[in-house]
Amino acid sequence: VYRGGRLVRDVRFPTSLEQHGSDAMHTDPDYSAAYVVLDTDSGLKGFGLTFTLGKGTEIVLCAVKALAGLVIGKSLQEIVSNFRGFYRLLTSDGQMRWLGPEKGVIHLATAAVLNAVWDLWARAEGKHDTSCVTKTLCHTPSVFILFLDILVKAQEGKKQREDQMLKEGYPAYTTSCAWLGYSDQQLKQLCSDALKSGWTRFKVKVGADLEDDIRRCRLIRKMIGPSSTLMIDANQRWDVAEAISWVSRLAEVKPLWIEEPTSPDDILGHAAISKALAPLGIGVATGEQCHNRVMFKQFLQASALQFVQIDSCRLGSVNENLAVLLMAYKFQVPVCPHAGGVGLCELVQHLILFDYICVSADLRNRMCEYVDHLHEHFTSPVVIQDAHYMPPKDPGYSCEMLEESVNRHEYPEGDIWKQEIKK
Ligand SMILES: C[C@H](O)[C@@H](O)CC(=O)C(=O)O
Ligand SMILES: [Mg+2]
Repeated sequence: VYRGGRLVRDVRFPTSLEQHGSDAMHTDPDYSAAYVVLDTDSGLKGFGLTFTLGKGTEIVLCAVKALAGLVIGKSLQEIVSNFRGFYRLLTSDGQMRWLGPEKGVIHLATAAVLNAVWDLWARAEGKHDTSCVTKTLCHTPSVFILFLDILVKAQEGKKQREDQMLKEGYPAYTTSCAWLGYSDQQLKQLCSDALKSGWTRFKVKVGADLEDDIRRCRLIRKMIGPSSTLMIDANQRWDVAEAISWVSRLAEVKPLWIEEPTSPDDILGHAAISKALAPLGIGVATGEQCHNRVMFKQFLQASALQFVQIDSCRLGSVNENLAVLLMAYKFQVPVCPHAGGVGLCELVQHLILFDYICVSADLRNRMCEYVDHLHEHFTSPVVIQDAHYMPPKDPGYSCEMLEESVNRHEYPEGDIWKQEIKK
């Protein structure tokens, strides 16, 4: 890896203008990415990103630049032959670990860099019929020597599951119908379009106003009927007691889960909410802002969640997500990844396909989030068929963006932002 073109760019999309992505805590999100390109002297490039919102991207960029010295000058072979050591190098730097360790902005930056390394590795592999990250994971078991027992067990039926995924894809749910800032009219229209396209699982944003939530959830439940699945997401809006009473009022619409009911750091709070809502048949889901594997371990140990929501950029890339997938398997808790944003669907599809094919071998109560925004900016966007993620076919980690999109959306000099700033 060498210092070639621009290592990291601030790419922002003005999604807040139309309230895409809005929730009870993030009322004006501009979906953004710290977009990393690793150049190598073989000519091969690795593309990675981490998802952020608007202004926050500036800080992540600084952190990526600070980490750059740890990757530049290394060969890919040097990195992947001791990937554990390289992960530790990035996360344990004597001066930078004070910012984390393994949490917050420095960890988002670690994810951006490591996502690019995984992309580069998969592209360089090319020894299978395709060389995407899913394939690299499924065909390189020695990477997971510590968990060999789980992976060996899952060898049985692996080929059938791989074929099944190629044919049917991995089940998905949609969040794009019911962002908090959407009008009822929009909600109805999007929901009716989604039903026509085969969607049967829907997530609704809640948490700002109880009467509003009751009205919106009833409306959606009426449209999707009793047999479709409904989830609700409060994005950390409540304290523990409020979460229990608010969600109890929404129990009539039969949500499968309440997502991020309270502070993402409050493990025992989540445990109390889980316990209180269990008799109503409502589980607790969380993870999109869970700092690291240590937090996930405690959530699992404390029975504080019933659905694990890994995030391809919040944790330290594939490396740390694998640890969480394996722990979730040990605890027999289903994984339903967080996706959406910009590029998260593209990235996380690799992880959840690996989970099904090589770890959990189970689809019960499992689905991957899908959000229908910004895929047109990627060279290999996700393919959704009949509400399922179809396995990626192109090399790499699916997060290379179109050069034109990056140029137009780069902040603040891209055309899109020049126009916005003039307004
Ligand atoms: C700010 C983001 O859009 C957030 O609301 C996403 C989220 O919580 C989800 O997709 O789940
Ligand atoms: Mg959420």
